[in-house]
Amino acid sequence: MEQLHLAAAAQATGVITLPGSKSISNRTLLLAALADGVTVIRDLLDSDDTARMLEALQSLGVQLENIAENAWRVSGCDGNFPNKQADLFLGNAGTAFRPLTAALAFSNGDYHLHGVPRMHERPIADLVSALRLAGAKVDYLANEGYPPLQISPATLDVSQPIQIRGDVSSQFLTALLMALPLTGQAATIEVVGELISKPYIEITLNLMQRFGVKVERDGWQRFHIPAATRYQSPGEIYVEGDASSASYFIAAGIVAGDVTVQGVGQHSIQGDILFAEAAKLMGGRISYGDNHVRAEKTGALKAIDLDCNHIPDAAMTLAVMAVFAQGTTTLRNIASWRVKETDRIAAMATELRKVGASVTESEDAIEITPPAQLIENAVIDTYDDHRMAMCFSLISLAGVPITINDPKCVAKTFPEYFKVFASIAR
Ligand SMILES: O=C(O)C1=C[C@@H](OP(=O)(O)O)[C@@H](O)[C@H](O)C1
Ligand SMILES: C=C(OP(=O)(O)O)C(=O)O
Repeated sequence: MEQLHLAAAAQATGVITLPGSKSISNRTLLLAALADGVTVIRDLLDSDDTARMLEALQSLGVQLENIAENAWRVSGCDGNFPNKQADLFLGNAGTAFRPLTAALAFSNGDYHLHGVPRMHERPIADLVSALRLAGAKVDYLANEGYPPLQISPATLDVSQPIQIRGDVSSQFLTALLMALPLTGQAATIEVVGELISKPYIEITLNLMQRFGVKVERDGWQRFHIPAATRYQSPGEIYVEGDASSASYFIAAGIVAGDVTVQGVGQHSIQGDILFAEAAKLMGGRISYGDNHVRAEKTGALKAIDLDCNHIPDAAMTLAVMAVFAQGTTTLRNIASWRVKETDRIAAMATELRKVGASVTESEDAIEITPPAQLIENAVIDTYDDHRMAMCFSLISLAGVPITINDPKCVAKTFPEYFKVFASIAR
Protein backbone atom coordinates (compact mmCIF):
# COMPACT_ATOMS: atom_id res chain seq x y z
CA MET A 1 0.00 0.00 0.00
CA GLU A 2 1.16 3.50 -0.72
CA GLN A 3 2.41 5.49 2.27
CA LEU A 4 3.26 9.14 2.77
CA HIS A 5 5.90 10.05 5.36
CA LEU A 6 5.39 13.54 6.71
CA ALA A 7 8.45 15.10 8.32
CA ALA A 8 8.25 16.88 11.66
CA ALA A 9 7.38 20.54 11.13
CA ALA A 10 7.93 23.47 13.46
CA GLN A 11 5.41 25.86 12.02
CA ALA A 12 2.71 26.48 9.42
CA THR A 13 2.67 29.74 7.50
CA GLY A 14 1.38 30.94 4.19
CA VAL A 15 -1.60 31.64 1.97
CA ILE A 16 -3.47 28.86 0.19
CA THR A 17 -6.31 28.79 -2.34
CA LEU A 18 -9.10 26.33 -1.62
CA PRO A 19 -10.60 23.92 -4.13
CA GLY A 20 -14.34 24.40 -4.80
CA SER A 21 -16.94 23.28 -2.30
CA LYS A 22 -18.07 19.69 -2.79
CA SER A 23 -21.55 20.43 -1.42
CA ILE A 24 -22.06 23.44 -3.69
CA SER A 25 -20.44 21.78 -6.74
CA ASN A 26 -22.63 18.70 -6.80
CA ARG A 27 -25.84 20.60 -6.03
CA THR A 28 -25.04 23.17 -8.72
CA LEU A 29 -24.30 20.49 -11.31
CA LEU A 30 -27.61 18.75 -10.67
CA LEU A 31 -29.66 21.95 -10.60
CA ALA A 32 -27.96 23.22 -13.78
CA ALA A 33 -28.72 19.88 -15.46
CA LEU A 34 -32.39 20.14 -14.45
CA ALA A 35 -32.79 23.81 -15.31
CA ASP A 36 -34.18 25.49 -18.37
CA GLY A 37 -31.25 27.13 -20.18
CA VAL A 38 -27.46 26.99 -20.25
CA THR A 39 -25.42 27.47 -17.06
CA VAL A 40 -21.70 28.18 -16.90
CA ILE A 41 -20.27 26.91 -13.61
CA ARG A 42 -16.87 28.29 -12.56
CA ASP A 43 -14.46 27.11 -9.85
CA LEU A 44 -16.15 23.71 -9.77
CA LEU A 45 -14.41 21.17 -7.54
CA ASP A 46 -12.36 18.66 -9.55
CA SER A 47 -12.39 15.49 -7.43
CA ASP A 48 -13.77 11.95 -7.28
CA ASP A 49 -17.16 13.05 -5.89
CA THR A 50 -17.76 15.64 -8.61
CA ALA A 51 -16.44 13.25 -11.29
CA ARG A 52 -19.11 10.74 -10.24
CA MET A 53 -21.83 13.42 -10.58
CA LEU A 54 -20.52 14.59 -13.97
CA GLU A 55 -20.37 11.01 -15.30
CA ALA A 56 -23.90 10.31 -14.05
CA LEU A 57 -25.32 13.42 -15.70
CA GLN A 58 -23.53 12.49 -18.92
CA SER A 59 -25.09 9.00 -18.77
CA LEU A 60 -28.48 10.65 -18.33
CA GLY A 61 -27.97 12.51 -21.60
CA VAL A 62 -27.14 15.95 -20.21
CA GLN A 63 -24.74 17.96 -22.38
CA LEU A 64 -21.70 19.04 -20.39
CA GLU A 65 -18.71 20.86 -21.79
CA ASN A 66 -15.45 21.54 -19.97
CA ILE A 67 -14.75 25.06 -21.30
CA ALA A 68 -11.74 26.03 -19.12
CA GLU A 69 -9.97 24.79 -16.00
CA ASN A 70 -12.72 23.98 -13.47
CA ALA A 71 -15.34 25.64 -15.68
CA TRP A 72 -18.24 23.75 -17.24
CA ARG A 73 -21.06 24.68 -19.57
CA VAL A 74 -24.18 22.67 -18.71
CA SER A 75 -27.11 22.60 -21.14
CA GLY A 76 -30.12 22.09 -18.89
CA CYS A 77 -32.81 19.55 -19.80
CA ASP A 78 -35.67 21.56 -18.27
CA GLY A 79 -36.67 18.91 -15.77
CA ASN A 80 -36.60 15.96 -18.15
CA PHE A 81 -33.44 13.84 -18.48
CA PRO A 82 -33.10 12.74 -22.14
CA ASN A 83 -32.09 9.16 -21.28
CA LYS A 84 -34.84 7.09 -19.69
CA GLN A 85 -32.51 4.19 -18.87
CA ALA A 86 -29.11 4.34 -17.20
CA ASP A 87 -26.72 2.42 -15.00
CA LEU A 88 -25.01 4.84 -12.63
CA PHE A 89 -21.90 4.16 -10.56
CA LEU A 90 -21.70 6.83 -7.88
CA GLY A 91 -18.61 5.75 -5.92
CA ASN A 92 -18.91 6.89 -2.31
CA ALA A 93 -20.38 10.29 -3.09
CA GLY A 94 -23.34 10.94 -0.78
CA THR A 95 -23.95 14.29 -2.48
CA ALA A 96 -24.36 12.45 -5.80
CA PHE A 97 -26.15 9.30 -4.60
CA ARG A 98 -28.91 10.80 -2.48
CA PRO A 99 -29.94 13.76 -4.70
CA LEU A 100 -29.82 11.62 -7.88
CA THR A 101 -31.96 8.93 -6.25
CA ALA A 102 -34.70 11.48 -5.58
CA ALA A 103 -34.41 13.25 -8.94
CA LEU A 104 -34.53 9.96 -10.85
CA ALA A 105 -37.43 8.63 -8.78
CA PHE A 106 -39.40 11.55 -10.27
CA SER A 107 -38.04 11.10 -13.81
CA ASN A 108 -40.22 8.33 -15.23
CA GLY A 109 -37.39 6.00 -16.25
CA ASP A 110 -35.49 2.83 -15.38
CA TYR A 111 -32.34 3.55 -13.43
CA HIS A 112 -29.83 1.41 -11.56
CA LEU A 113 -27.80 3.24 -8.90
CA HIS A 114 -24.82 1.69 -7.19
CA GLY A 115 -21.48 2.57 -5.60
CA VAL A 116 -18.42 1.26 -3.81
CA PRO A 117 -18.97 -1.40 -1.11
CA ARG A 118 -19.01 1.24 1.64
CA MET A 119 -21.79 3.14 -0.17
CA HIS A 120 -23.82 -0.08 0.05
CA GLU A 121 -23.46 0.11 3.85
CA ARG A 122 -24.59 3.73 4.10
CA PRO A 123 -28.30 4.02 4.96
CA ILE A 124 -30.86 5.41 2.51
CA ALA A 125 -34.13 4.00 3.90
CA ASP A 126 -35.50 7.31 5.15
CA LEU A 127 -35.18 8.84 1.68
CA VAL A 128 -36.63 5.80 -0.10
CA SER A 129 -39.62 5.72 2.31
CA ALA A 130 -40.35 9.40 1.60
CA LEU A 131 -40.10 8.87 -2.16
CA ARG A 132 -42.49 5.92 -1.92
CA LEU A 133 -44.99 8.16 -0.06
CA ALA A 134 -44.95 10.32 -3.20
CA GLY A 135 -45.74 7.24 -5.32
CA ALA A 136 -42.21 6.60 -6.61
CA LYS A 137 -41.05 3.04 -7.33
CA VAL A 138 -37.66 2.47 -5.72
CA ASP A 139 -36.46 -1.07 -4.94
CA TYR A 140 -33.53 -2.37 -2.90
CA LEU A 141 -31.39 -4.76 -4.93
CA ALA A 142 -29.40 -6.23 -2.04
CA ASN A 143 -30.07 -5.27 1.58
CA GLU A 144 -33.30 -3.59 2.68
CA GLY A 145 -32.55 0.06 3.47
CA TYR A 146 -29.27 0.30 1.54
CA PRO A 147 -28.01 0.78 -2.03
CA PRO A 148 -27.85 -0.56 -4.72
CA LEU A 149 -31.24 0.67 -5.91
CA GLN A 150 -33.47 0.11 -8.90
CA ILE A 151 -35.84 2.92 -9.87
CA SER A 152 -38.79 2.30 -12.22
CA PRO A 153 -41.46 4.52 -13.81
CA ALA A 154 -44.41 5.28 -11.53
CA THR A 155 -47.42 7.55 -11.18
CA LEU A 156 -46.59 10.27 -8.71
CA ASP A 157 -48.98 11.88 -6.25
CA VAL A 158 -47.67 14.62 -3.99
CA SER A 159 -51.07 16.01 -2.98
CA GLN A 160 -50.53 14.85 0.62
CA PRO A 161 -47.65 16.10 2.81
CA ILE A 162 -44.57 13.90 2.47
CA GLN A 163 -43.00 12.88 5.78
CA ILE A 164 -39.26 12.39 5.95
CA ARG A 165 -36.83 11.63 8.77
CA GLY A 166 -33.64 13.67 8.95
CA ASP A 167 -31.92 12.21 12.01
CA VAL A 168 -29.51 9.94 10.10
CA SER A 169 -28.52 12.33 7.30
CA SER A 170 -29.70 15.76 6.17
CA GLN A 171 -28.92 14.68 2.60
CA PHE A 172 -32.31 12.91 2.45
CA LEU A 173 -34.19 16.18 2.97
CA THR A 174 -31.82 17.96 0.57
CA ALA A 175 -32.52 15.30 -2.06
CA LEU A 176 -36.31 15.51 -1.67
CA LEU A 177 -36.29 19.31 -1.73
CA MET A 178 -34.24 19.47 -4.92
CA ALA A 179 -36.31 16.79 -6.69
CA LEU A 180 -39.87 17.90 -5.89
CA PRO A 181 -40.02 20.75 -8.45
CA LEU A 182 -39.71 18.00 -11.12
CA THR A 183 -43.27 16.88 -10.33
CA GLY A 184 -44.62 20.29 -11.38
CA GLN A 185 -47.11 20.01 -8.50
CA ALA A 186 -47.29 21.90 -5.23
CA ALA A 187 -45.76 19.77 -2.48
CA THR A 188 -45.27 19.92 1.28
CA ILE A 189 -42.54 18.16 3.23
CA GLU A 190 -42.90 17.42 6.95
CA VAL A 191 -39.72 16.59 8.83
CA VAL A 192 -40.35 13.86 11.39
CA GLY A 193 -38.17 13.93 14.50
CA GLU A 194 -34.86 15.70 14.84
CA LEU A 195 -33.02 17.07 11.79
CA ILE A 196 -29.22 16.82 11.89
CA SER A 197 -26.56 18.76 9.98
CA LYS A 198 -29.00 21.67 9.49
CA PRO A 199 -26.65 24.14 7.77
CA TYR A 200 -26.51 21.86 4.71
CA ILE A 201 -30.22 22.49 4.21
CA GLU A 202 -29.48 26.21 4.01
CA ILE A 203 -26.99 25.50 1.18
CA THR A 204 -29.72 23.55 -0.63
CA LEU A 205 -32.37 26.26 -0.23
CA ASN A 206 -29.93 28.99 -1.24
CA LEU A 207 -28.94 27.22 -4.45
CA MET A 208 -32.54 26.28 -5.32
CA GLN A 209 -33.40 29.94 -5.02
CA ARG A 210 -30.53 30.94 -7.30
CA PHE A 211 -32.06 28.55 -9.83
CA GLY A 212 -35.44 30.26 -9.45
CA VAL A 213 -37.25 28.02 -6.94
CA LYS A 214 -38.17 29.69 -3.68
CA VAL A 215 -39.15 27.20 -0.98
CA GLU A 216 -41.55 28.43 1.71
CA ARG A 217 -40.67 27.13 5.14
CA ASP A 218 -41.79 26.91 8.72
CA GLY A 219 -38.47 26.60 10.56
CA TRP A 220 -37.03 23.12 10.17
CA GLN A 221 -40.42 21.34 10.36
CA ARG A 222 -42.26 22.10 7.14
CA PHE A 223 -41.16 23.06 3.67
CA HIS A 224 -43.51 23.95 0.84
CA ILE A 225 -42.74 23.97 -2.87
CA PRO A 226 -45.31 25.99 -4.83
CA ALA A 227 -47.04 24.53 -7.91
CA ALA A 228 -45.58 24.94 -11.41
CA THR A 229 -42.08 25.83 -10.25
CA ARG A 230 -39.22 25.06 -12.65
CA TYR A 231 -35.52 25.53 -12.36
CA GLN A 232 -34.22 28.41 -14.49
CA SER A 233 -30.54 28.82 -15.26
CA PRO A 234 -28.97 31.82 -13.49
CA GLY A 235 -26.56 32.10 -16.46
CA GLU A 236 -23.24 31.96 -14.65
CA ILE A 237 -22.49 30.70 -11.18
CA TYR A 238 -19.28 30.67 -9.12
CA VAL A 239 -18.59 27.90 -6.59
CA GLU A 240 -17.14 29.05 -3.25
CA GLY A 241 -14.01 27.41 -1.89
CA ASP A 242 -14.70 24.38 0.31
CA ALA A 243 -15.16 25.40 3.95
CA SER A 244 -14.61 21.81 5.20
CA SER A 245 -11.30 21.66 3.31
CA ALA A 246 -10.48 25.04 4.85
CA SER A 247 -10.66 23.48 8.32
CA TYR A 248 -7.26 21.73 8.00
CA PHE A 249 -5.49 24.98 7.15
CA ILE A 250 -7.35 27.07 9.72
CA ALA A 251 -6.34 24.43 12.28
CA ALA A 252 -2.74 24.56 11.02
CA GLY A 253 -2.65 28.32 11.56
CA ILE A 254 -4.06 28.05 15.07
CA VAL A 255 -1.80 25.23 16.25
CA ALA A 256 1.40 26.27 14.49
CA GLY A 257 1.61 29.73 12.99
CA ASP A 258 -0.29 31.98 10.60
CA VAL A 259 -2.29 30.64 7.65
CA THR A 260 -4.76 32.37 5.32
CA VAL A 261 -7.25 30.41 3.25
CA GLN A 262 -8.63 32.06 0.14
CA GLY A 263 -11.95 31.16 -1.46
CA VAL A 264 -14.36 31.44 1.48
CA GLY A 265 -15.11 34.37 3.70
CA GLN A 266 -17.50 35.87 6.18
CA HIS A 267 -20.55 35.61 3.86
CA SER A 268 -20.06 31.93 2.98
CA ILE A 269 -23.25 29.90 2.55
CA GLN A 270 -21.45 26.84 3.96
CA GLY A 271 -22.13 25.98 7.59
CA ASP A 272 -18.58 24.65 7.98
CA ILE A 273 -17.35 28.25 7.99
CA LEU A 274 -18.38 28.03 11.68
CA PHE A 275 -15.48 25.65 12.22
CA ALA A 276 -13.31 28.77 12.54
CA GLU A 277 -15.34 29.91 15.56
CA ALA A 278 -15.18 26.44 17.13
CA ALA A 279 -11.42 26.29 16.60
CA LYS A 280 -11.06 29.75 18.13
CA LEU A 281 -12.60 28.42 21.35
CA MET A 282 -9.36 26.43 21.75
CA GLY A 283 -7.28 29.59 21.32
CA GLY A 284 -5.75 31.59 18.50
CA ARG A 285 -7.01 34.48 16.45
CA ILE A 286 -9.42 34.34 13.52
CA SER A 287 -10.10 37.18 11.12
CA TYR A 288 -12.37 37.21 8.09
CA GLY A 289 -12.54 39.03 4.79
CA ASP A 290 -15.08 38.70 2.00
CA ASN A 291 -13.03 35.94 0.40
CA HIS A 292 -10.56 34.77 3.02
CA VAL A 293 -10.14 33.52 6.57
CA ARG A 294 -6.89 34.03 8.48
CA ALA A 295 -5.94 31.87 11.46
CA GLU A 296 -3.07 32.72 13.80
CA LYS A 297 -1.56 31.04 16.80
CA THR A 298 -1.51 33.21 19.92
CA GLY A 299 -0.39 30.84 22.68
CA ALA A 300 -1.23 27.53 24.35
CA LEU A 301 -4.49 25.85 23.31
CA LYS A 302 -7.13 24.68 25.78
CA ALA A 303 -9.61 21.83 25.57
CA ILE A 304 -13.26 22.45 24.60
CA ASP A 305 -16.61 20.74 25.16
CA LEU A 306 -18.78 21.31 22.10
CA ASP A 307 -21.97 20.14 20.37
CA CYS A 308 -20.72 19.60 16.81
CA ASN A 309 -23.96 18.57 15.11
CA HIS A 310 -23.88 21.64 12.85
CA ILE A 311 -20.31 20.94 11.58
CA PRO A 312 -20.05 17.13 11.33
CA ASP A 313 -17.23 17.08 8.74
CA ALA A 314 -15.03 19.85 10.15
CA ALA A 315 -15.51 18.48 13.67
CA MET A 316 -13.05 15.72 12.74
CA THR A 317 -10.42 18.45 12.49
CA LEU A 318 -11.26 19.54 16.05
CA ALA A 319 -10.65 15.97 17.21
CA VAL A 320 -7.06 16.13 15.96
CA MET A 321 -6.59 19.69 17.27
CA ALA A 322 -7.51 18.28 20.70
CA VAL A 323 -4.10 16.61 20.74
CA PHE A 324 -2.54 20.11 20.81
CA ALA A 325 -4.77 21.40 23.67
CA GLN A 326 -4.41 21.19 27.43
CA GLY A 327 -7.16 19.11 29.04
CA THR A 328 -9.87 16.79 27.78
CA THR A 329 -11.82 17.81 24.68
CA THR A 330 -15.35 16.44 24.25
CA LEU A 331 -17.10 16.57 20.88
CA ARG A 332 -20.81 15.76 21.20
CA ASN A 333 -23.82 14.94 19.04
CA ILE A 334 -21.82 13.38 16.21
CA ALA A 335 -23.62 10.04 15.80
CA SER A 336 -23.68 10.60 12.01
CA TRP A 337 -19.89 10.00 11.99
CA ARG A 338 -20.71 6.30 12.26
CA VAL A 339 -22.43 6.15 8.85
CA LYS A 340 -20.09 8.21 6.71
CA GLU A 341 -16.99 7.14 4.72
CA THR A 342 -16.17 4.81 7.60
CA ASP A 343 -17.28 4.59 11.23
CA ARG A 344 -15.46 7.83 11.97
CA ILE A 345 -15.86 7.69 15.76
CA ALA A 346 -14.20 4.27 15.90
CA ALA A 347 -11.56 5.18 13.31
CA MET A 348 -10.69 8.47 15.02
CA ALA A 349 -10.40 6.77 18.43
CA THR A 350 -8.15 3.99 17.10
CA GLU A 351 -5.80 6.32 15.23
CA LEU A 352 -5.57 9.00 17.94
CA ARG A 353 -4.50 6.26 20.36
CA LYS A 354 -1.59 5.48 17.99
CA VAL A 355 -0.13 8.93 18.70
CA GLY A 356 -0.59 8.38 22.44
CA ALA A 357 -3.91 10.14 23.16
CA SER A 358 -6.40 8.70 25.65
CA VAL A 359 -9.74 8.41 23.88
CA THR A 360 -13.19 7.43 25.09
CA GLU A 361 -15.95 6.91 22.57
CA SER A 362 -19.69 6.65 23.06
CA GLU A 363 -22.47 6.14 20.52
CA ASP A 364 -22.55 9.84 19.62
CA ALA A 365 -19.49 11.50 21.20
CA ILE A 366 -15.74 11.33 21.55
CA GLU A 367 -13.47 12.46 24.40
CA ILE A 368 -9.79 13.09 23.76
CA THR A 369 -6.96 13.72 26.23
CA PRO A 370 -3.51 14.37 24.79
CA PRO A 371 -0.46 12.45 26.01
CA ALA A 372 2.38 14.19 27.86
CA GLN A 373 4.49 13.47 24.80
CA LEU A 374 3.23 12.47 21.35
CA ILE A 375 4.44 9.16 19.94
CA GLU A 376 6.70 9.67 16.93
CA ASN A 377 6.43 7.86 13.59
CA ALA A 378 2.91 6.54 14.14
CA VAL A 379 1.50 4.84 11.03
CA ILE A 380 -2.04 6.05 10.50
CA ASP A 381 -4.69 3.98 8.73
CA THR A 382 -7.16 6.10 6.76
CA TYR A 383 -10.07 3.68 6.07
CA ASP A 384 -10.61 5.09 2.56
CA ASP A 385 -11.72 8.27 4.32
CA HIS A 386 -10.28 11.48 2.87
CA ARG A 387 -10.88 13.34 6.12
CA MET A 388 -8.91 10.83 8.20
CA ALA A 389 -5.92 11.39 5.90
CA MET A 390 -6.22 15.17 5.87
CA CYS A 391 -6.80 15.53 9.64
CA PHE A 392 -3.84 13.40 10.66
CA SER A 393 -1.39 15.40 8.54
CA LEU A 394 -1.79 18.08 11.25
CA ILE A 395 0.03 15.90 13.77
CA SER A 396 3.30 16.64 11.94
CA LEU A 397 2.89 20.29 13.04
CA ALA A 398 3.44 19.15 16.63
CA GLY A 399 7.03 18.44 15.62
CA VAL A 400 6.64 14.69 15.25
CA PRO A 401 6.98 12.71 12.02
CA ILE A 402 3.94 10.67 11.01
CA THR A 403 3.07 8.23 8.21
CA ILE A 404 -0.27 8.34 6.40
CA ASN A 405 -1.39 5.11 4.74
CA ASP A 406 -3.18 5.31 1.39
CA PRO A 407 -2.83 9.10 1.11
CA LYS A 408 -4.53 9.15 -2.31
CA CYS A 409 -7.92 8.67 -0.62
CA VAL A 410 -7.98 12.48 -0.34
CA ALA A 411 -9.08 12.45 -4.01
CA LYS A 412 -12.70 12.22 -2.83
CA THR A 413 -12.75 15.96 -2.23
CA PHE A 414 -9.19 17.38 -2.40
CA PRO A 415 -6.78 15.52 -4.75
CA GLU A 416 -3.99 18.11 -4.27
CA TYR A 417 -4.26 18.18 -0.48
CA PHE A 418 -0.76 16.98 0.44
CA LYS A 419 0.89 19.28 -2.08
CA VAL A 420 -0.96 22.26 -0.61
CA PHE A 421 -0.19 21.11 2.95
CA ALA A 422 3.51 20.82 2.09
CA SER A 423 3.44 24.46 0.92
CA ILE A 424 2.58 25.73 4.44
CA ALA A 425 4.38 23.23 6.72
CA ARG A 426 7.94 24.26 7.57
O1 LIG B 1 -25.46 17.91 2.05
C1 LIG B 1 -24.22 17.87 2.01
O2 LIG B 1 -23.57 18.44 1.11
C2 LIG B 1 -23.50 17.17 3.09
C3 LIG B 1 -24.15 16.88 4.27
C4 LIG B 1 -23.48 16.25 5.41
O3 LIG B 1 -23.97 14.94 5.54
P1 LIG B 1 -25.11 14.51 6.66
O4 LIG B 1 -26.31 15.31 6.43
O5 LIG B 1 -25.29 13.06 6.34
O6 LIG B 1 -24.47 14.77 8.00
C5 LIG B 1 -21.95 16.20 5.25
O7 LIG B 1 -21.39 15.30 6.16
C6 LIG B 1 -21.56 15.81 3.85
O8 LIG B 1 -20.17 15.77 3.69
C7 LIG B 1 -22.10 16.80 2.85
C1 LIG C 1 -19.56 12.68 4.70
C2 LIG C 1 -18.90 13.07 3.62
O1 LIG C 1 -19.22 12.77 2.34
P1 LIG C 1 -20.60 12.40 1.60
O2 LIG C 1 -20.92 13.60 0.76
O3 LIG C 1 -20.28 11.20 0.78
O4 LIG C 1 -21.66 12.15 2.62
C3 LIG C 1 -17.66 13.89 3.76
O5 LIG C 1 -17.21 14.46 2.73
O6 LIG C 1 -17.11 14.02 4.87
